[in-house]
Amino acid sequence: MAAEEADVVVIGMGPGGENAAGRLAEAGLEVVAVEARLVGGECPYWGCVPTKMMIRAADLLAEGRRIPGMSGDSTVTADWTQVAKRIREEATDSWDDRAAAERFARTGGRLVRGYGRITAPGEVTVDGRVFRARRGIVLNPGTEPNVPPIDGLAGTPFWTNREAVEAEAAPGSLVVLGGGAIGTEMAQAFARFRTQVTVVEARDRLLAVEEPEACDLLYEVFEREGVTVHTGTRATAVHHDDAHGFTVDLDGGGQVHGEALLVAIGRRTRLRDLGVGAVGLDEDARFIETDEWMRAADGVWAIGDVTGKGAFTHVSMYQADVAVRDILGQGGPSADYRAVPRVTFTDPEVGAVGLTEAQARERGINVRTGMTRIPASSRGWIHGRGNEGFIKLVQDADRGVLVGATSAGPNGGEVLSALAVAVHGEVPAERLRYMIYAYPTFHRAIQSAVEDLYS
Ligand SMILES: Cc1cc2nc3c(=O)[nH]c(=O)nc-3n(C[C@H](O)[C@H](O)[C@H](O)COP(=O)(O)OP(=O)(O)OC[C@H]3O[C@@H](n4cnc5c(N)ncnc54)[C@H](O)[C@@H]3O)c2cc1C
Ligand SMILES: NC(=O)c1ccc[n+]([C@@H]2O[C@H](COP(=O)([O-])OP(=O)(O)OC[C@H]3O[C@@H](n4cnc5c(N)ncnc54)[C@H](O)[C@@H]3O)[C@@H](O)[C@H]2O)c1
Repeated sequence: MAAEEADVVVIGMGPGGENAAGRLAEAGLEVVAVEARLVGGECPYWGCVPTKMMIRAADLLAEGRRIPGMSGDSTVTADWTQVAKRIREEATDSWDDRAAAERFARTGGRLVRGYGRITAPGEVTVDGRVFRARRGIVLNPGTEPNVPPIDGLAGTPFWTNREAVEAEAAPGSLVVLGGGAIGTEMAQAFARFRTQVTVVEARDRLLAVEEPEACDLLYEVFEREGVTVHTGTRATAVHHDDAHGFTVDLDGGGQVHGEALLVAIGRRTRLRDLGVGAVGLDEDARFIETDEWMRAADGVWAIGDVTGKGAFTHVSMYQADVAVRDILGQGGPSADYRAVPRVTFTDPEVGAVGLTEAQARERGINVRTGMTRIPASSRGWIHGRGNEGFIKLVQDADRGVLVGATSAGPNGGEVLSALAVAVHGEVPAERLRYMIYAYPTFHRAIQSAVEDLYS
């Protein structure tokens, strides 16, 4: 079969790939986009969007339960079927990507369904069809749930994020393996729907990549809400039968039980299947290394989770923009990861940007920290129930600028925006100290944290 020609072949239509493919096509390039599952990737169908619908629903329940002592009485009845319906009908169109595929077709690009593999420099093969890319290949293959080789796990009806998002009912009980972003968000959401949740986390903290204060805060909230947390332990074996559900053996002894089991211990890439060896890249690596223009090899760009720069939709979109500008020769700034924001949408939300205190110290920065508690702020005190949180600043004391910050609390992810600007723009902390913060906002607590830097 003769090879089909295009200017650019995009493999993987996650948020970054979809954005890049559409923009390149709109710029007049001939674009072939290859997608094995759904156009849009993990985020709209099994990631950000449906999980935030779960969290919004769960947070409403929690707010309802906070009414007593604040504004009257409340009886809250949880009903997961409404969450499932909203996810099915509003978020995912029953996991149908027709609207996204049509949106892409309107840009003039050509969608090819199937699994793409690089078979030679500038060549991609999809189910026997060969595509020649005149200008280059953009890789946006994303990641898949990492399922560990735990004794007894394979073949059981365990959940990854995908089955959890597709759940039509909240289980009576749930064991969550992994206390990272997915584990904490889902644990709390299901617990608020009256699921008995047990989290098993291998490291000694929840959300271990973030500030320890955030972990302590979540731990306290989880305990209060009835979520059982086991840290510093792993599953050694899984037993399942239809009558009793899952029993998980933990190393060091002990067992935990759940009607359902969610595996959320991180993600994996499949570089060998993608055939990156054909362009000289390491097929056994975990991520694809790129330069600051997202170039991975001659005529190959890589964007999104596969680059290992933060598995977030906003990073994927940001990198897509850098790659598109490079491919079109438009110039502008190259990729800069000093101020990567991330928000874990637990309640309290944990927002963070740039370096944690520990990361800054590891880099030999002369660190000064500032801290304030949200309940001690005017707005936090007014807010009352559900006001837990803090703002922590990490300053490079020699340069007088923030290199990192954490904002945990009600709307912690929104409060983070000011701190992201400060880190990204290297705003001198002295200027943050003497600016005006609206009263009584949550973000006004930033001023107290800045004051604490100098106390
Ligand atoms: C439960 C969950 C919640 C999340 N919540 C958030 C959040 O709140 N905020 C946030 O910023 N991020 C969140 N994320 C992360 C976010 O979903 C990803 O960072 C985001 O989807 C970007 O990934 P990506 O662009 O690398 O590609 P992906 O979204 O992973 O898409 C890659 C696409 O490529 C396709 N593909 C792979 N290989 C091939 C191939 N060889 N040929 C053809 N097609 C291929 C796949 O089918 C897939 O559709 C969440 C993730 C999960 C799992
Ligand atoms: N709000 C958000 O932006 C959001 C939400 C969900 C997911 N995500 C993205 O998706 C990615 C994947 O999420 P995730 O939660 O799967 O990964 P993660 O890396 O955030 O957390 C995985 C956790 O599992 C633990 N772990 C590893 N092996 C284990 C084992 N055998 N037993 C018990 N615990 C084990 C790790 O120590 C870690 O804390 C995240 O890195 C994040 O970038 C983002």
